[in-house]
Amino acid sequence: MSFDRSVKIAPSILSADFANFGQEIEAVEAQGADWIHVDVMDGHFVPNLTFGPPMCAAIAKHINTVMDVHLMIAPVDPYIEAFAEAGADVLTAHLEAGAHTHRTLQAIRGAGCKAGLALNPATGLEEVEYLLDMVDLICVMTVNPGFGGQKFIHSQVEKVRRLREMIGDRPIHIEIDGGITPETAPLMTQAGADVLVAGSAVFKGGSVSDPAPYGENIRAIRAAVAG
Ligand SMILES: O=C(CO)[C@@H](O)[C@H](O)COP(=O)(O)O
Ligand SMILES: [Fe+2]
Repeated sequence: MSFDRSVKIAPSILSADFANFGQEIEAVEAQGADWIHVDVMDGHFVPNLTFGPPMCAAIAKHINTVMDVHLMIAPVDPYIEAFAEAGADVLTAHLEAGAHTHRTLQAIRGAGCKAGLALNPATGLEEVEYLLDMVDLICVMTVNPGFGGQKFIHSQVEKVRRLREMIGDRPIHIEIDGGITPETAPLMTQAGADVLVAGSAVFKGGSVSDPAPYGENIRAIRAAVAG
């Protein structure tokens, strides 16, 4: 996985048909997705449950782009190896999930994945400063994690702008996650984000038997940020 700062759209399969992940992923990739975003929730760190490493391993067989795994779990460290073996390309842990984030990021890289660090909307950037040499991606949550289809939190635009300044020339992706639509996406790419996670805005109106709306939705986001 080589680094580039062009805008990438990463549909979140949280908004896909859970009984049809394989076909959903193939459909959304055929319709222009750059990465596939996989939300793992434990019912403890966040008030919702999704799935674990076996489901990720099954999903990985259908991903031909980048498997971007967002871990909303605490603790994280005991599961890193299993998610790496399941095929994650990017493995993102939350700063808020434990006291030893530096160790967690080391372990993710040690397992052969790109290391991602996610920040809840209420979390500031101070603690990121000493982790910049340990991360390949920083995910700024633009909703409180746990559910798809929530409203974008505008205060995070300024956070992304400051983060972009802090990162400078380092090869670190800025990902944004939650409430991304053709209206909110340009605010974030202008502030410096390059990976746009979008669940409901990509999957709305389509299905595996009628995937054309996925393409229209992806193109609408791309067109909105192109200017
Ligand atoms: O991590 C999360 C939610 O916790 C996200 O990845 C959501 O799945 C994004 O969904 P939309 O807000 O785009 O519907
Ligand atoms: Fe996510």
